Amino acid sequence: MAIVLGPNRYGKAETRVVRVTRDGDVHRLKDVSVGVSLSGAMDAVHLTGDNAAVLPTDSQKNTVFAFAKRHGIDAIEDFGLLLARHFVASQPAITHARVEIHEYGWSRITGGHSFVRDGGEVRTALVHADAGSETVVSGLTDLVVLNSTGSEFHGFAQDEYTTLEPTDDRVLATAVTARWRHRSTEAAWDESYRAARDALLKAFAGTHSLSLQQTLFQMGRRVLAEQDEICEVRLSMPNKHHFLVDLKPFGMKNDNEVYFAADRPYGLIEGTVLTDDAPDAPSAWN
Ligand SMILES: O=c1[nH]c(=O)c2[nH]c(=O)[nH]c2[nH]1
Repeated sequence: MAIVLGPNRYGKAETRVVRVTRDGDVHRLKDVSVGVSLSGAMDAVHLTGDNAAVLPTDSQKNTVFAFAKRHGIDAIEDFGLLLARHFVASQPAITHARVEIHEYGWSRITGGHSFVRDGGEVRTALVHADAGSETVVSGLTDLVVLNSTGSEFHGFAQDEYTTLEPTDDRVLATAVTARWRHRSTEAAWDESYRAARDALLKAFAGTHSLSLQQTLFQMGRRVLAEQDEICEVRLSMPNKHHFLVDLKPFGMKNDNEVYFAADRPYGLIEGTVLTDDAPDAPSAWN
């Protein structure tokens, strides 16, 4: 039996960059966290400690800052592609680059240089690049949504441990993590992002839900129906349970008005929705 080195990658995780663009007195702000992960001919460093092929993760971090200055940061998908292509093109040993970027939104308060951080929602981009192929997956995390009616859950399987009461009117709440794969590496990223986010919200609000699974499918379906250039959507949605509080001990009726918002445990509903012609690209999600 021989012991061998398996798949490996290395890079600098979570480089936080705030790029201010000064247009006279009116500033623009881009706040991102960039993860770079490189792979290629890395046997020597693992097997013998020969670092000749290893571009330090410190240099990778410096590249992120230098590129933020030199090129600015517009759509995070473009910034990801720029970085990924740079590492593959400039380092002989590097055959594959993975760049993951999270963007934290800021809104203008008043005047040109005052901002307030947007809610918990984060925009994401994941880029893979090598000599033969490039993939772009856009997305968001922590899009917190709630329907105060229009949600039912009944007719479910039952066993000896089932105590859940069926309901035809409940609160449905979740924090959406959604990622969507583009067919190409050229798109109007900001416009596409806004449209996908809008489709997710409209489908969540507009679906009379018999289960969160059904809502999940409708959300993915709507993104795909509205944007030809997206071929696959992956969703992860915690069921943020809202339990009716028993007010009978206080002589009161609870007519679906007072809920206990539990934080854990939570149901976790996850699924993929794709077009039947979506080209296979499992590694786009790695
Ligand atoms: O929408 C739901 N899907 C489930 O699978 C589930 N399971 C559960 O206990 N409540 C719910 N709600």
